[in-house]
Amino acid sequence: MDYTKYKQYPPVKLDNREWPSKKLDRAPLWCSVDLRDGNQSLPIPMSINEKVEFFNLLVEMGFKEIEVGFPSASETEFNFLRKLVDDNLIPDDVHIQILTQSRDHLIKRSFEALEGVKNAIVHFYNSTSTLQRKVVFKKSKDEIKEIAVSGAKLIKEMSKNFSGNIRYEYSPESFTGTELDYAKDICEAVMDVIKPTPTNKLILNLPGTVEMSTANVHADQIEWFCKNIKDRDSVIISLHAHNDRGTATAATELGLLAGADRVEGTLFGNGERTGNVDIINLGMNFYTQGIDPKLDFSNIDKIVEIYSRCTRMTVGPRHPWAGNLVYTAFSGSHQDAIKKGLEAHNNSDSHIWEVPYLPIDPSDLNRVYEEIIRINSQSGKGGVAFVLENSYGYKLPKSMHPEFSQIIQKITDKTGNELSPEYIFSTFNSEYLEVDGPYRLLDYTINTSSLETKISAKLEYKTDKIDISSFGNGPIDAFFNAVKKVISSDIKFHDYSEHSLTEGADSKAVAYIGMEVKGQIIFGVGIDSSINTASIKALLCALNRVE
Ligand SMILES: CC(=O)SCCNC(=O)CCNC(=O)[C@H](O)C(C)(C)COP(=O)(O)OP(=O)(O)OC[C@H]1O[C@@H](n2cnc3c(N)ncnc32)[C@H](O)[C@@H]1OP(=O)(O)O
Ligand SMILES: CC(C)C(=O)C(=O)O
Repeated sequence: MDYTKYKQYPPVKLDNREWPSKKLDRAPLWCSVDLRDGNQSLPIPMSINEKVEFFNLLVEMGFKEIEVGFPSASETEFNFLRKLVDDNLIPDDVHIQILTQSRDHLIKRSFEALEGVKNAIVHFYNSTSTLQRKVVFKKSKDEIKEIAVSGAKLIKEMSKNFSGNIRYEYSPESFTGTELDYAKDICEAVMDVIKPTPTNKLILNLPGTVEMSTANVHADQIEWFCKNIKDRDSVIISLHAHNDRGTATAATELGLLAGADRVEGTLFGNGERTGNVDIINLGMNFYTQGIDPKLDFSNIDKIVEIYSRCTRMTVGPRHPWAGNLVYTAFSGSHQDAIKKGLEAHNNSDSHIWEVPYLPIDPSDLNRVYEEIIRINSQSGKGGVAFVLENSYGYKLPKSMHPEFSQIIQKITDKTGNELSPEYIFSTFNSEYLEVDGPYRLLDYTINTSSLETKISAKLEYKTDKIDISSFGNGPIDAFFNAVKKVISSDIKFHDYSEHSLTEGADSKAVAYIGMEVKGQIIFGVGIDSSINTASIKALLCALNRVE
């Protein structure tokens, strides 16, 4: 790999840069470019119906500025905008943005497409980078500036006959490959034509058409531009990052710290090559800092579904905030910490979300808790217990966690597979609840006095019938003593817990009993509508498991 053929991106000379000590305190103005930059990069561009469905999704999510296409590029693009207008699909508070090159015939066609739009943003661009000036246009700086200026003049002229409200956006395309002072010069030349004011601002979009530097250099460029452009209060500085280096999110966040006001991007970062900046990623980053993102991501699975179907792209399972594995823990120590964190959160009065390994509450995105902990050979006892409790309501005592998780781990080690909650529960059932013999309870009676409890029970052992009885300080203690006396003197009582499994008149109790046999702890579980019977069944279950 010959790295010597690449040159390093130069730093920006910026004295007293301020962005490193700023903090983000509000969401930027958002503009979705899914239907244009996202669409133009798809192997199979969206059909008109798919674009309509996507447009409706963007509106539902709260976008107020939507770049709907490049209507002068093709009939499909043109007709899509016409459909939005003719079918009255554009809410009054949504601005429809279109893109055009700064070329006369394309500008004219764009205005035809915009006929009837109430609130329009006409976005025009030409490439200004040193490289494109040299190899694509073969024009001088002044000639390239003239492309922008003449486009601006035509747009200004044409808007005189436009019936709706109109705003303008200019992009010195390939800004990241353009000298800063030249980008400022060309933008100011456009401003001289458009004549923006603080109440009628021009959007100056500074695209990272190709991401070429580290995010801090990008931030320096934006801060320099914001500080040096004339009439700063008459322009909106917009960012449009691509993700060539995989740092579009960082570049945009630092660009906002550096003074930008607006962000163009796409859902899940669809777009040319490695994509545009991902607005879901950015918006959720705001949300998780306690800042209103001004976009609604709450139905994330629906957003993923519509996006994937319309674009034929996929959302990776590790995709920030949205992937289907991003709120899931397989590994034991993570599961243990999440389980404890959720318990602490549920028992706390604080509104603040603080759970280890879960930077947000997945239910905010309508993700269900059952998905958080999944079981494979990397999982630990806390995770297995979490699944049983969350999916089936069984609160295994902590002392029982190692026993059952070892049973599960043997299976995961052997199969190498993930185990579903259903499989874990059926293993729990067969290991404890369906244990039937060799000891079986046939009948029992309890007599309680103020001093002690007497229990008499009839058991079946294989084909034999056994009568046992004894005293204790309660029914469980009495039954245990009876078992010890008649069946096995080797056992010691270790652990007991119970809880109700269901609520209401037909509620059931579940009891867990651990007993020590020759230094080993063995658990049994019993269920019954009577807590005494559930406990006796649990003890017999443990005894049967010893056998
Ligand atoms: C970074 C971005 O994402 S920018 C958006 C890019 N999106 C798209 O291009 C999608 C839609 N584009 C298209 O359908 C077509 O490219 C069109 C309709 C815009 C133009 O079509 P055509 O003119 O037939 O083809 P093409 O794009 O190859 O034109 C290139 C010519 O336009 C010139 N050109 C390119 N951009 C501009 C501009 N902003 N202003 C003036 N001239 C330009 C080129 O120098 C070249 O000139 P040449 O023919 O003298 O060599
Ligand atoms: C037209 C511009 C904004 C663009 O898409 C880019 O530079 O990436």
